[in-house]
Amino acid sequence: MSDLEFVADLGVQWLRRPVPTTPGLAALLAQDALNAEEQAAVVQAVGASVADACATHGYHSMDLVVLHPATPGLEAALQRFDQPHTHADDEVRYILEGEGIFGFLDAQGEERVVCVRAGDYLRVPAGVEHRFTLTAVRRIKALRLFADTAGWAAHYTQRPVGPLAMKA
Ligand SMILES: CSCCC(=O)/C(O)=C/O
Ligand SMILES: [Fe+2]
Ligand code: NI
Repeated sequence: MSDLEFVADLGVQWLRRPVPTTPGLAALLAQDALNAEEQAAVVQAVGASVADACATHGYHSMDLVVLHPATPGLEAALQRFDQPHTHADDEVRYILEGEGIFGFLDAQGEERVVCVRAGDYLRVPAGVEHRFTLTAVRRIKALRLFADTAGWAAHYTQRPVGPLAMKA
């Protein structure tokens, strides 16, 4: 079974959505850090392009996750992300810049590891076990969509796993 089939069997939706070419957006996405005003401008520029998903799944909150080498607490954040966990709400990530690695695990603990990059849109249904880390590029910007912020807390499965990395 291919990684794509494995991930689809878990119910994970993985679509290609080209990042909008809104004037000024590329320059903002090329920055390492974004202040609150700049993050709001990115959400404003991209939000309309995911209106279909919001309408279908009832997502009515969105924000940006911005990770780069100088992000304060980056290593601590990655240590939280790279442990297998689930959420009570869908985890929806629209990758706008940079890249990352997701590991998706089935009920038997088999894991498939995939790389995501700008233009990838992923919807990880509530309850699907996963983990995340950055590639050697060490940066990602992703739009997060959610129905209910409380549903986004990570529930760790304590499943024993090795380091999360793309297979050589
Ligand atoms: C690609 S966004 C950073 C990772 C994240 O938000 C998460 O929940 C990973 O499981
Ligand atoms: Fe997660
Ligand atoms: Ni609601």
